[in-house]
Amino acid sequence: MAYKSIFKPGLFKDDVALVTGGGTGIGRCIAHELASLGATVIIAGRKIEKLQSTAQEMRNAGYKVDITQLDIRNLDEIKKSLNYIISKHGKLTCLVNNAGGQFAAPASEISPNGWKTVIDLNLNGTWMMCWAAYHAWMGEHGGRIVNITAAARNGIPFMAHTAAARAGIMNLTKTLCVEWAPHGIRINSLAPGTIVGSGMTRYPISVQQTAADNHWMNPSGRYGTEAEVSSAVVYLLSPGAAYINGITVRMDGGRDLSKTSFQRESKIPIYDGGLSVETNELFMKLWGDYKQIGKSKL
Ligand SMILES: CCCCCCCCC/C=C/C(=O)SCCNC(=O)CCNC(=O)[C@H](O)C(C)(C)COP(=O)(O)OP(=O)(O)OC[C@H]1O[C@@H](n2cnc3c(N)ncnc32)[C@H](O)[C@@H]1OP(=O)(O)O
Ligand SMILES: NC(=O)C1=CN([C@@H]2O[C@H](COP(=O)(O)OP(=O)(O)OC[C@H]3O[C@@H](n4cnc5c(N)ncnc54)[C@H](OP(=O)(O)O)[C@@H]3O)[C@@H](O)[C@H]2O)C=CC1
Repeated sequence: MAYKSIFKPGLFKDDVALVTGGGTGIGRCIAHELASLGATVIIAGRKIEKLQSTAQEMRNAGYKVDITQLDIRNLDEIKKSLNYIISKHGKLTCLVNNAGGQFAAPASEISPNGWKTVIDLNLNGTWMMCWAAYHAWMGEHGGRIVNITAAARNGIPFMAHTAAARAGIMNLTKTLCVEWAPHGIRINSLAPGTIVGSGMTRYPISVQQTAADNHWMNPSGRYGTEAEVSSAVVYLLSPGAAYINGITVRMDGGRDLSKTSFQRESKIPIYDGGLSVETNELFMKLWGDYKQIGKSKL
């Protein structure tokens, strides 16, 4: 099934894009959208089965797709993947650093190794991907990078490690913008709030329940969709965003601004790109409610 992008067909026909964590969730959605707009998309992650299944789904839609297995915490694996992409596809014009994650725990209960694990994954992993992409292709030929972080401006209670790591990426984005603009590299970040999709289902049910129960604390009265994240990423990678450099786009429905916690209904229409979402009953209920409230025609 063709992705229902809001962007012009063929917009990325000359691009080769690498999406880390592209086998699932937000990354999968971005991969579908970029490929639907003509890009050759390479999806990367640790688990080959997830990559193969998403790649198959994309091939069925007639898209140009390839896979590469890597752990973004391992520089040798990153270099190997980038060498493969450039030798097979000739270039790397877009990089989406989407792979990441964390566990929920009070700060006092995060062990030193738990802290290091999350910093290694999110901050160091993103840094190594940028660094390696610069050396493999972009330093000489230019390119566009989007880092997916998380809405962490006011910290994230029970996720101190990831909030610190994501804040680090936001700052890194600024430095790399200044240092790498002369090389033709444009780099931005996008900080989602809670998004309904595969990522949320990875948490223990108590965490999911807390998140699901609190959706009304968002001024928009709902959580976001993977497609809503994807369309912003695609815009940032597009030629139309040529003068946007070094920023972090907050995409949380306004949650960051909310000082109140009163119940409200969502009146903001929903956009889902027509792509199925890997989620569970808990969040499907929200998704169903949103569609009804937003009167989505999709
Ligand atoms: C409530 C309000 C929010 C509600 C609000 C919710 C908003 C959420 C918004 C964000 C959503 C997303 O990002 S969704 C997408 C993300 N997907 C994920 O996060 C996937 C799930 N996470 C993971 O796979 C893991 O947590 C992650 C750390 C990233 C990677 O794991 P690894 O296998 O590499 O690491 P492990 O070897 O298992 O563990 C390394 C150390 O971390 C510790 N550790 C691991 N899990 C732990 C846990 N649950 N509690 C304590 N400590 C833990 C271990 O004990 C180890 O330390 P020692 O014992 O000391 O050695
Ligand atoms: N969903 C949400 O509400 C929010 C999500 N985010 C962030 O958005 C990004 C995508 O999350 P989402 O799609 O929701 O969740 P998913 O869990 O579906 O996606 C995470 C992806 O990252 C990959 N990944 C994890 N660790 C590594 C690693 N070490 N090396 C390579 N790939 C890795 C996973 O694949 P594999 O396991 O095969 O390696 C997986 O495909 C993450 O950075 C997440 O933290 C931010 C805010 C909110």
